[in-house]
Amino acid sequence: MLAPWHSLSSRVLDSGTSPFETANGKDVWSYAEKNPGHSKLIDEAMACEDRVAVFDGIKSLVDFGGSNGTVLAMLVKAFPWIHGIHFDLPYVVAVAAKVDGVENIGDMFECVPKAGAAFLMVSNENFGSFGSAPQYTTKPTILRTEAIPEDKGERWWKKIKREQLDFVRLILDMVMMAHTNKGKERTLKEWKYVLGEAGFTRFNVEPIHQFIGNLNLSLLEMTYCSYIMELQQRLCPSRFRFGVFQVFKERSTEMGDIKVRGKKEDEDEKAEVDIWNYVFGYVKLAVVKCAIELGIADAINEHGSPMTLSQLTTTLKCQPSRLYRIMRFLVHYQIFKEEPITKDSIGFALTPLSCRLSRHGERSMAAMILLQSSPVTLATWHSLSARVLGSGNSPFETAHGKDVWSYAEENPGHSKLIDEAMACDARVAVRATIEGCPQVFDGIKSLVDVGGGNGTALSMLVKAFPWIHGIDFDLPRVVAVAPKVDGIEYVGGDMFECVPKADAAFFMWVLHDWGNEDCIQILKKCREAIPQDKGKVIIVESVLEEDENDKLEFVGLMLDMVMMTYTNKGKERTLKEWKYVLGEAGFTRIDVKPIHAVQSVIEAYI
Ligand SMILES: C[S@@+](CC[C@H](N)C(=O)[O-])C[C@H]1O[C@@H](n2cnc3c(N)ncnc32)[C@H](O)[C@@H]1O
Repeated sequence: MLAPWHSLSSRVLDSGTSPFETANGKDVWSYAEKNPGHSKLIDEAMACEDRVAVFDGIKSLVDFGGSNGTVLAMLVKAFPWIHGIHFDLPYVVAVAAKVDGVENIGDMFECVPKAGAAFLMVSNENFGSFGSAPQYTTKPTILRTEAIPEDKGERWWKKIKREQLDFVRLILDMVMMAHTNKGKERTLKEWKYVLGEAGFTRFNVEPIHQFIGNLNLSLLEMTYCSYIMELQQRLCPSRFRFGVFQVFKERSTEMGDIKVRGKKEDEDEKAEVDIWNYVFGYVKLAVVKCAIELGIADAINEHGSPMTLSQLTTTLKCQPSRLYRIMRFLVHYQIFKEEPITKDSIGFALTPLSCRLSRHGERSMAAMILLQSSPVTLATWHSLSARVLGSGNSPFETAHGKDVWSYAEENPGHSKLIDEAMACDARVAVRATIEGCPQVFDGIKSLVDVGGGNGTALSMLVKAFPWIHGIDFDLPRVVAVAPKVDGIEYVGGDMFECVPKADAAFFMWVLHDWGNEDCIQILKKCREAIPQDKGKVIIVESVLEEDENDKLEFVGLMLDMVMMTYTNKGKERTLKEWKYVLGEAGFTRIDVKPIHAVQSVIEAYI
């Protein structure tokens, strides 16, 4: 499911097939047909979703795209007078659990079984507009998550931002763009269009305003028809009636059973919302990567003022409706903002966050995002649990057959991506170091940056402290391509064997790549390289568990997971762990200074 996201920007540029097809050679349903394991995963995932919604009040019910039949099984159990017809593609229906009271048949593009009502949940968004397709002209449709109040024109999302689950709808829209050919989440205007084209001229939508919100959960459990689309008059002689109501956990049918809200309910309610952040955790990363690849922030920056959708579409040569959906998503997350351009037009403007998506500039984090979202990096995460079980190599080696540095040596493109990503962080962390504790560099005439990458950190340091002679020390292939800067000497070598001599050794985001024994060996080489009386090492790395109020503490914890996945024995360290490795390497005195960055500055003296 991650592979399609790499071609989201191509999709917005309208070059090629859907991202899912680009990644997997066929559309999602054909792929599922040929891959029963994936088909089962889809069915089970849909079943999780199914458990929170139930349909009631009808004698016979056809469930369109009913997946593995979880909904119908729940319905016929809860309402035994319902005769259920489970309707899906033949290969899905073939492996669906057989349930008393449910008939299994399928392919909604061919024919639709007759029933007293039709139920369609999380299914229509998979397909494009019905258009004039004759097979849809008499089909009833019920939709659960998609209704959006209309009054509101194109920027409806602003009006409903308060609803806690709005973000899920917007995320699902991105999932539809990546995983289906023409699927999308729809505004009411768009629903009116497809329903109208299919022959439904009158309908009413009642959104679930308190899908999760402030209502008591039990009350929600009992609320009938919190969301209704009435299409019945127009649908067919048997007068379809549609209702969907939400059921959370234990269902209750007695009106008197309204519980007093407690901590557990609050936590449960929060969990109902929060879980979606994990279900679709990768979507934000994928959309932001898409925005970088398209150069949205760069285009607005070059334009010098907010740009309308049509200006952006022309400049970036994108498919307009897809770019619109991407921008809708990014505005929702306040990555871009809307600003009036004239009395009648609105444009997209930069925010501090989108400035960081620009490929240029002091604050750019674009390369870091491109590294973390690259196929090479993402592939490593699939074996994290195996790593925790202690079975096998590091996830990076499992995915790519060699450790990260050997892989980078053979893949200059990935090596460049690592160097550029590190430079993003260096610009932030070194600025924070220079501003937060300049005294650390007092009296230092020469400084060796061990594992200095492309020299970004060192070039900032020698600029801020021009009396320092800098030595950028890294693997030979890395220093060979580093841009050369006055005042810096470039030395290729292996820090496990020898470190160039200097008054002080500087490390930034190097020691966390290595296990304790390796760190001790590297630090011993540094001890040999610096003056024994007043020499020191300066380490710019995370110190975990020092300040629970630190807003960036979570980054340290995430980096620790990155280290577990990306390296053999690397880890982020607590102060106790830093004291241990430094002590074992012969450094007896250490001083830690927090800075405005993920890292702290650790000074260690012999
Ligand atoms: C995570 S990067 C940090 C780069 C830089 N310090 C920064 O923060 O921008 C780790 C660096 O260690 C370098 N490195 C890995 N093994 C090395 C070795 N044996 N000797 C010297 N440098 C090494 C890598 O090439 C890479 O540039």
